[in-house]
Amino acid sequence: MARVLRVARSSSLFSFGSRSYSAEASHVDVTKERNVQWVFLGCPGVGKGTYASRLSSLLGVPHIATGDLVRDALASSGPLSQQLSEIVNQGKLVSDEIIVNLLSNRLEAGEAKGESGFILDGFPRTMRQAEILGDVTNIDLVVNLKLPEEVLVDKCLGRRTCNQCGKGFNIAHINLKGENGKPGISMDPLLPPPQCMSKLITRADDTEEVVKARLRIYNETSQPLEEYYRSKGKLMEFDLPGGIPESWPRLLEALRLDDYEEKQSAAA
Ligand SMILES: Nc1ncnc2c1ncn2[C@@H]1O[C@H](COP(=O)(O)OP(=O)(O)O)[C@@H](O)[C@H]1O
Repeated sequence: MARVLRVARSSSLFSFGSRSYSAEASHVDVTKERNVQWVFLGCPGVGKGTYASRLSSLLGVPHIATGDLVRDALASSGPLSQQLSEIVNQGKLVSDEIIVNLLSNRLEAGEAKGESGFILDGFPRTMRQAEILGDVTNIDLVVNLKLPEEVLVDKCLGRRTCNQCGKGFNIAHINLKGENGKPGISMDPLLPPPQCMSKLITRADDTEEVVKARLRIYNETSQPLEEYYRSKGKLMEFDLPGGIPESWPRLLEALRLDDYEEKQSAAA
């Protein structure tokens, strides 16, 4: 990207430097100039980060999770952290201007390292953010991951992170019975190795009350994005059939990447 997303505070104009390219919206048909520019949508706890990071490794494209950018800002105990902490711990959304600035700084750092393309996880979350992004660059594909809401709460409550290596795990054992013709969903826990066991932490916003607030806010503010991208022919809905072992191969198939992964692993 030639330049980066930059918030001009006074007029809230955004200039996003990128030579925009046309690229197939439905699969990885990357033009020679850049890698894919994808967005992952989905409720809190659905697994955006899990699958976005796997695709990031497979495609050699940076996985940019705005939730992580927010947590980094929180941890830096800079001027923003107090303000952010109150917002995040109530499950509310950070302001568009703050999140756009955090994203802009991340893109600038990536550009300096020669990064090309991105998989955005957690951005956009509002129509304003989607309009900003759409005004300045091409989004090739929007993957909308879906799970039944009752599974999401249990997944968020079971989410753990190793305080030392930063890896994510989940101690919940999900077993949702099928009903009304809908298949059941079962997910085994994603347990940590022994060396992480004693270092597991839970996110402050992964309490039942805050998770429900985040889900409500997602449905109110982020769900309209599904229609916004559907109307542009960019949306790919994906109902997760279960945990990673069942879902990952099916997601690759839906993205027409199943043979790509075979070729990559054969070449490795
Ligand atoms: N694009 C965004 N716009 C506004 N706030 C955001 C955005 N992305 C992340 N946040 C803030 O960071 C918090 C954590 O985000 P994330 O890790 O993506 O959580 P979730 O599991 O809810 O998707 C959100 O609850 C919100 O407060």
